[in-house]
Amino acid sequence: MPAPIINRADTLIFAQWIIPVAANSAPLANYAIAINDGKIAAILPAAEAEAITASETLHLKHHALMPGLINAHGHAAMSLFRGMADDKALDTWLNDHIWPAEGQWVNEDFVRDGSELAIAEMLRSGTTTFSDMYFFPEITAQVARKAGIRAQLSFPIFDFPCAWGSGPDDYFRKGLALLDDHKYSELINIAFGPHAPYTVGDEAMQRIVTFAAELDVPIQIHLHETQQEVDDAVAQLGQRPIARLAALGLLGPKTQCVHLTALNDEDIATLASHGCHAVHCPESNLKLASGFSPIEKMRKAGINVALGTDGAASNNDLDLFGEMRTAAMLGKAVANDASALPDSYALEMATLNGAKALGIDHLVGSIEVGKQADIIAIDLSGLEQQPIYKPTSQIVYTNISHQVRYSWIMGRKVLDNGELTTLDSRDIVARAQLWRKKISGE
Ligand SMILES: CSC[C@H]1O[C@@H](n2cnc3c(O)ncnc32)[C@H](O)[C@@H]1O
Ligand SMILES: [Zn+2]
Repeated sequence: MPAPIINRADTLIFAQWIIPVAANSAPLANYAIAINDGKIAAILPAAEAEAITASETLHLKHHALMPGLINAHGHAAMSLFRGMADDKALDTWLNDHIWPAEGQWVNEDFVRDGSELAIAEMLRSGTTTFSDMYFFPEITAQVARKAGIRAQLSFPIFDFPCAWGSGPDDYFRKGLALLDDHKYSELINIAFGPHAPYTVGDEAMQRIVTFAAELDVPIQIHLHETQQEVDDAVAQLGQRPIARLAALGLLGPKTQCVHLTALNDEDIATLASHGCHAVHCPESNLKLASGFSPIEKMRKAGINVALGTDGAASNNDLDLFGEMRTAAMLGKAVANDASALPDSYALEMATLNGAKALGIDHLVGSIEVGKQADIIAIDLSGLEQQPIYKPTSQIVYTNISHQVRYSWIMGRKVLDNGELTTLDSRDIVARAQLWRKKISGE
């Protein structure tokens, strides 16, 4: 169906390129996007767009417009632990450093300040939706609302007490209240966040399956993060974690499986047949030496693969452009095939596939008429991007996140010529420095 002809817009953006990332769409040169009521109202050649009257018009002569990035897995508030425990394997990192530090420092103020630091970093580097799994998700929700960013917040579930509560009963009670609080929210979705197969037993998993089906809510879980996790499960329970979750009924088209290294062909077939989504976190997997995820094999099996940074304590940045580049490089090496994970697929992983994983692809993830206006503008005039044969190659393979200049979420401008419009960077930095002093005992 042809797009309706419009003659006025809230925002009209002319750009050198538009990268729609929609199915069967190629980059468009010298086009414009019109935004009305937070939605994409028209995508049309620049010459035709001249006829539109708009409240605000931008002429971005050297820029590419593309869908805002979707960071499909992270722990925002952990930004306050950035660089606190480097160069450790997952097991030592979690058990000897991160969990003791979380036990000592994590409270509402920590989550407020850490989430704000992370959201500021994500907005500045082109992320318009993030998926989070952390303690005090109600506080992260407040900060996300203040920032104007889109979010999925997975409330934590462990078999044991944590900073947020006393055990599964408490987590379900608080999480279900959070779901109720956000049932009419346009930007915030709530999900179940069982931490991992090794921290959540069958009883709590079964309760999640029942609630998630009844309420039609997604589940996000760390899964097959290391070979050790799989070996320990086989030794203790006689089953690989993916097989156990399948038998419990936890795997389905609303299940987002994070990490997925140490996969055999049967694991991949199980994930594919249940319609699960994979969330690849290549930099965290590399830094913690967790293992290698067979992205090309999963893609060929028909599994939707999204991209995440994980927390800043294991990455150590929240730059999804850098993550795309790492994913592309690593994907080729793991597949032993330089044609694996091309720029077009890396872009999909960070946009449309992220939207599919979070169940919001009817709203965002691509630039299409009728979708919400979650759009970023990247300045491609830097010398590091010259010369430009193909803008998508420059976007994925060059160092580009500092070139993000504008960002709109539901049509609201949250980054204006590189400046955050909803958050105060200086105040955020000052609070992060205070936390560093406190945590270091100074
Ligand atoms: C359920 S709240 C989040 C919980 O997960 C911890 N965490 C952060 N990164 C990882 C990872 O890569 N694997 C497993 N657990 C991780 C975080 O510190 C919180 O305790
Ligand atoms: Zn994680």
